[in-house]
Amino acid sequence: MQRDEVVTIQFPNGSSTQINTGLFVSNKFISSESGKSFEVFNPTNGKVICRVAEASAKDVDNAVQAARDAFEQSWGLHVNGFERARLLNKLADLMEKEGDTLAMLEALDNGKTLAMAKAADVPKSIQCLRYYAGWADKIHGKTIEVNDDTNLVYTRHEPIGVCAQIIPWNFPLLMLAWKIGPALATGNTIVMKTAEQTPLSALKVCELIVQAGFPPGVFNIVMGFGPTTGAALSSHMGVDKIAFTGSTAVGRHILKSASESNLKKTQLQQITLELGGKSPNIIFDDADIAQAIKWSNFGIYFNHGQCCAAGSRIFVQESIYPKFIEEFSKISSQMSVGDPFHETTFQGPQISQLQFDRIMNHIEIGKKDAKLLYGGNRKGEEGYFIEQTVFTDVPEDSRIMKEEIFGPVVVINTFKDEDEVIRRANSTEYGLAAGIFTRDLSRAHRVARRLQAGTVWINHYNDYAMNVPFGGYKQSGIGRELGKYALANYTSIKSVNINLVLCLSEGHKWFKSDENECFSRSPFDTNLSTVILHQFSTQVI
Ligand SMILES: NC(=O)C1=CN([C@@H]2O[C@H](COP(=O)(O)OP(=O)(O)OC[C@H]3O[C@@H](n4cnc5c(N)ncnc54)[C@H](O)[C@@H]3O)[C@@H](O)[C@H]2O)C=CC1
Ligand code: BAL
Repeated sequence: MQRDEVVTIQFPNGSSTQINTGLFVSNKFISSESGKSFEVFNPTNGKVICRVAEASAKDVDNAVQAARDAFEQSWGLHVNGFERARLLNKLADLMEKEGDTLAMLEALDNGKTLAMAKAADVPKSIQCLRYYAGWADKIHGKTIEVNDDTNLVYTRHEPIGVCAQIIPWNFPLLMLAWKIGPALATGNTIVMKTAEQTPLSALKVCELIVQAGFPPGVFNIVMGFGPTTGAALSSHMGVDKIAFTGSTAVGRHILKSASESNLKKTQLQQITLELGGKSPNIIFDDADIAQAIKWSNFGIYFNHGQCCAAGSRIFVQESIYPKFIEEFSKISSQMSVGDPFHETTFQGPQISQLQFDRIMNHIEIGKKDAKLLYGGNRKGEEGYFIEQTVFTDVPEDSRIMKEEIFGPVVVINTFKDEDEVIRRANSTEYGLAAGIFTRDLSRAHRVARRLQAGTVWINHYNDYAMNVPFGGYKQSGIGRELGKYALANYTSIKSVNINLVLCLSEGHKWFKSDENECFSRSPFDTNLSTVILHQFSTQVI
């Protein structure tokens, strides 16, 4: 049933926009089969923004079928790379046109600052789509030399099929772009589940998908909660590939249910997971301290600490420690926490009451285990605001040292030498990212090589580029997103092996050689190989 439940979203700055709140299947907004919907909250004040349709397992079936039909009939092997590139570029252009609205939806729904959404989330999302549009007409295989006289072998990089993409709430638009860019460029179709906290910007993108001219069913969205909608999608027999970003606990669950459903295989890139982190950030005593403090602040507090790669464990070499923590706290106190629509705000609210409670619980643990240097409190009376919080003298076995907090909470400890800090930095179940601050380039490379992390930033932090792969070692994930590497996650390799042993009959008629000749391969005239190849596509041999 078509759902024309269009709501007007009013922004605090006086602007407004309309969005359709239905599930998005086959280029149409529809109601859920049960008619159920759920509330979406504004984290700045905890009030309801609107309701959106909630997908049941049956709705997920419907969306997967739409994606399957599109894959087999109008996308997949039916649309060439030039056309896929054109459509992705068109979508990027439309997102640029709607950039201000998308940024306001992110700020309202997620609580990130409007300034940051405009400066990072929206332009990086657009850049990501353009980057993958550039790849769409360059997806091709190789020829492999086996025996030029008798065999021609080539590979094809084919789309995998229907991809389930489950995204989190910390970068709603950007995670959508990271996922759909490589999937669509390589010819896959998508059923995406947005995070229950932040569905709004994706709904706006659905409108643009239609305007861009993507065939129905290529991109579909089901909204809902993890244990119901998410579980139905990740265990669906009609899904060929899963890409997930979120917690390590849910990632582990998805890995299990995906392999138990239709044997999706990690080695064939059919499951990619981008999970949690507890990333070390190491400041050596020869670093440019002012720069190290600036970037380390951004390393932990960017996006209110709600970054999987957040530099949440800072290690500072002993001789510069007093100066570092003094300056670090001073800067923390100057970064304003408040209304995300206010232009000077650096940090808005945390995403939800649940996340707020989880973070405050960690802060209480920290107050018992370590020394609270700065912050540690709720900010304001309403919404989910938390002060930037710094702990020092933190025992290695404290929960705030080991667990991902996903909030504006950092631990800062000292270290003596390189070997010691590398050992402590690697002493975690995670391996997503790491930072190194030093002026000694030899040391920078040496330490980068020994750190167990998928990304190492040297003399900066949280600096992303769409052509640079991102993903985790250890329990931080499987596979890589972004860059050329992500294309491999969305393609299956097919080897096409042609027996060129053919014989020329009198009158230039082609026929299959008899078995003996085939095996002996003696009658083959090598000069004819290109002619044979040319004819191969139209001859039955
Ligand atoms: N790697 C990252 O970027 C992120 C990491 N996290 C981590 O996860 C913690 C908890 O945040 P949550 O929002 O509760 O994360 P989560 O892992 O529960 O949610 C992420 C996505 O997975 C879906 N999901 C949840 N359970 C599912 C299931 N059984 N099957 C399929 N999909 C499911 C959710 O609906 C959402 O779309 C955070 O404190 C943080 O440590 C959260 C968000 C993003
Ligand atoms: N999950 C993508 C980037 C980040 O959270 O740091």
